[in-house]
Amino acid sequence: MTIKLGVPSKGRLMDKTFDWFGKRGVSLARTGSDREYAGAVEGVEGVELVLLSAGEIPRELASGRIHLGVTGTDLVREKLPRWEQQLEEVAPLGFGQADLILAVPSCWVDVETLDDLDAAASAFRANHGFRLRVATKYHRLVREYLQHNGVADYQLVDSQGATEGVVKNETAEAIADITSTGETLRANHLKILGDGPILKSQATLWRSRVATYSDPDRKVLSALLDKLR
Ligand SMILES: Nc1ncnc2c1ncn2[C@@H]1O[C@H](COP(=O)(O)OP(=O)(O)OP(=O)(O)O)[C@@H](O)[C@H]1O
Ligand SMILES: O=P(O)(O)OC[C@H]1O[C@H](OP(=O)(O)OP(=O)(O)O)[C@H](O)[C@@H]1O
Repeated sequence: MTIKLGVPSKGRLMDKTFDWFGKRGVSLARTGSDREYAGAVEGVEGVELVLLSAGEIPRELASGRIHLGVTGTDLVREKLPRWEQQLEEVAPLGFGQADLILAVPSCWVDVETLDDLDAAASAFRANHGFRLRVATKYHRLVREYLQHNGVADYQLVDSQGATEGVVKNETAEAIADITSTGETLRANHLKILGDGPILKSQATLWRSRVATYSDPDRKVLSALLDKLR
């Protein structure tokens, strides 16, 4: 038996995860060709590297197909409504910091807060005959946040990438997405509503509470976590 460790298969999250483990004496590497999703672990026995999409890691942990996984807090909270029952947070990794925010066109001078958005949404519906559209891939988190803050006159529009572009493309009036430097928002003439972020996220190491652990697995896990902590 082995402990399965799920790590993002590409991009900045993969590179920084490899660095973070490497600094703690556990070397993770992609093997095979550039396009092959195969990996190797050195520095600890009995651990298998599974390369996955960052967005799939929460569900793989929740189903117990992997024992450990690295992904953002945002993706865990979005995909797993009862995440605390299914996952244990082992360690925040200190990278991949980003805020989930709501943004509107910079030219909406009267809209700076959620209250303003609520008023603008009512006016929008009266003027246009349909609800103001908020584009996002974080459906659950945004719906909960807006409900909690009493904003009801809106509709969510799904956007799985390049979300800041939807306002220019006239498929939505507002967006909810992750930002770190704010450059993408500025470049697309959007401004963040001033009530603080919906959620602050960072890359985190998680352990599945529902995966099966044999006695040898428990030994491997404890040796690995000793190195990492
Ligand atoms: N600009 C950013 N700065 C820091 N972290 C970010 C940034 N954009 C996204 N992230 C974080 O990286 C993680 C992965 O993001 P995302 O879901 O966009 O993955 P992806 O690279 O599109 O991968 P995949 O589509 O394979 O799931 C998320 O936890 C997210 O918060
Ligand atoms: O605040 P910034 O530093 O400009 O970063 C924000 C951007 O980073 C992420 O996109 P990513 O590059 O992952 O691409 P995506 O739009 O395809 O998700 C996010 O969705 C924003 O678009």
